[in-house]
Amino acid sequence: MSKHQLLQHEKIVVATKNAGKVREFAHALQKLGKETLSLHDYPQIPDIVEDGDTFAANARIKAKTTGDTLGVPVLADDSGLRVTALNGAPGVYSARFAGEHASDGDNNEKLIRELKRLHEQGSLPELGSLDDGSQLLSEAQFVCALALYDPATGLFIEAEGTVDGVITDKPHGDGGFGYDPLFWVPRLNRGMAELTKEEKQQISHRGEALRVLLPQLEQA
Ligand SMILES: O=c1nc[nH]c2c1ncn2[C@H]1C[C@H](O)[C@@H](COP(=O)(O)OP(=O)(O)OP(=O)(O)O)O1
Ligand SMILES: [Mg+2]
Repeated sequence: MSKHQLLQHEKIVVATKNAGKVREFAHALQKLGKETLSLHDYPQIPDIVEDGDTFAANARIKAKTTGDTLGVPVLADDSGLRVTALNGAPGVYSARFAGEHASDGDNNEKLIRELKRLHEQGSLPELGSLDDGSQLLSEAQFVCALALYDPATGLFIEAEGTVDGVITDKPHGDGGFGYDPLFWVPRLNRGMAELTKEEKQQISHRGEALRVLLPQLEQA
């Protein structure tokens, strides 16, 4: 058995335009001595339509579109938030929750608004509050699907990771990206956006997916 083609490259292409994801991949892959490139380095690649029904399907779409265009192995991440009180929404629509070109701030505002509305209607269980008085609005889970695609063989290697938390009505911390400021991690009694890159990697959905994926490349 030999190593996967990806590991023959000094620079690893991650098919994302999300700067927060790029920082996290760069942090993780640097430990393997690899430099991380992203779609910011390849502006010629057209916008990728993420029309899969699952995180895994979308990760495969991003990896294949980019890998077939560049002719090198490509890693892709599709991820998002499943909120229990919203029956798993926004899920694969997490990036577009507040609209097609929504910012993280827009999405976070909408999430708090929707959950507060359901609480005011009395249709959700009371989950209590934190020491600083902020309310716990709903249990939630981050999910990350990774797909690695090699255009030379047409083969995919895939992995998934999750992390459980609770959505709060006020932000905690200014690290991370996306929904991190609203994602409380009960296990650590801290907010996801209060963690360092290294701490987030140790517990996050993306960190877990990478820990499942990377060993598979040693004997692919
Ligand atoms: O660790 C995370 N911490 C906080 N929020 C997160 C995380 N991971 C995903 N998320 C949120 C951000 C975005 O609202 C959606 C991902 O959407 P997703 O389509 O996979 O990424 P994206 O559109 O930002 O970039 P791209 O598709 O180019 O990779 O879930
Ligand atoms: Mg996207």
